[in-house]
Amino acid sequence: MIDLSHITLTYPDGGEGRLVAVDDVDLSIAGGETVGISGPSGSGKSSLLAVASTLVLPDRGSVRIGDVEATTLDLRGRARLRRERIGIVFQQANLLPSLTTLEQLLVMGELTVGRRRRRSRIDTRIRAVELLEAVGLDGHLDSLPAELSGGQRQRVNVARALMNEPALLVVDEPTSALDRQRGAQLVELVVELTRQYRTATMLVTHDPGVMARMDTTYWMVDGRLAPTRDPSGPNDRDDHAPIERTRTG
Ligand SMILES: Nc1ncnc2c1ncn2[C@@H]1O[C@H](COP(=O)(O)OP(=O)(O)OP(=O)(O)O)[C@@H](O)[C@H]1O
Repeated sequence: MIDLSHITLTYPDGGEGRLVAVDDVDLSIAGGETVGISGPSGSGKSSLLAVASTLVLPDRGSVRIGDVEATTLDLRGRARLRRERIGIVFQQANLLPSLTTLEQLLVMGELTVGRRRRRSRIDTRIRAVELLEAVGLDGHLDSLPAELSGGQRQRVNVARALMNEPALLVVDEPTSALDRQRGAQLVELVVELTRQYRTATMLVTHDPGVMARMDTTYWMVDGRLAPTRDPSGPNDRDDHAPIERTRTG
């Protein structure tokens, strides 16, 4: 469970003033729920992700991850919270080139002091193998990143993000480097794993097809977040006559 309340984030605007990147945003995500956020470039989506993942402190507002209020923690406390409760998947997999698929996950396990204290090496290994099975990479445990396709690398990325049993999974444009089919497979995987591991999943995308797979969708404009039932845009078309779509060709 994650709860963002009245989040405002500003940056210096290069002059005397401040640019409001996130403007009084409220957002709650339950364990097992996927939330998609879309909107025009520069509307504040990445800034909101940065606040939710505690990489950036908001000017105002509250960020609750599980039962922890992140805005009261110092830099070290937030780093620890991220290690223990937050999984982050960026556009690029950023795997360590000299480590095998299995080792990418074991390293994460080693870093985690964890709510349950440090897991035994055996438990860490079991979880890593289990996750790699879940993402369909159990046949590639000993492969190096260079030996994997882009889609496979992104699946290692997702498995690695889940290594620490995160309460929150933050996913930024996961399909932008993948072709349509691999992108769709990756999103299905994120949806499945969200249910299986009961993470609160927050995903930013420009792709209406990806938005359509999310449980709840929001549209962001000028730092403000509005719920939408139409994954391709801000208009809630339920209030209007259904749009006839004609297929040609
Ligand atoms: N570090 C920063 N310093 C100053 N301004 C910033 C900084 N990061 C972002 N901004 C500005 O804040 C606003 C929101 O940016 P943000 O990157 O959050 O938007 P976005 O919706 O994620 O865009 P995109 O879809 O292109 O990734 C933009 O006007 C951007 O120029």
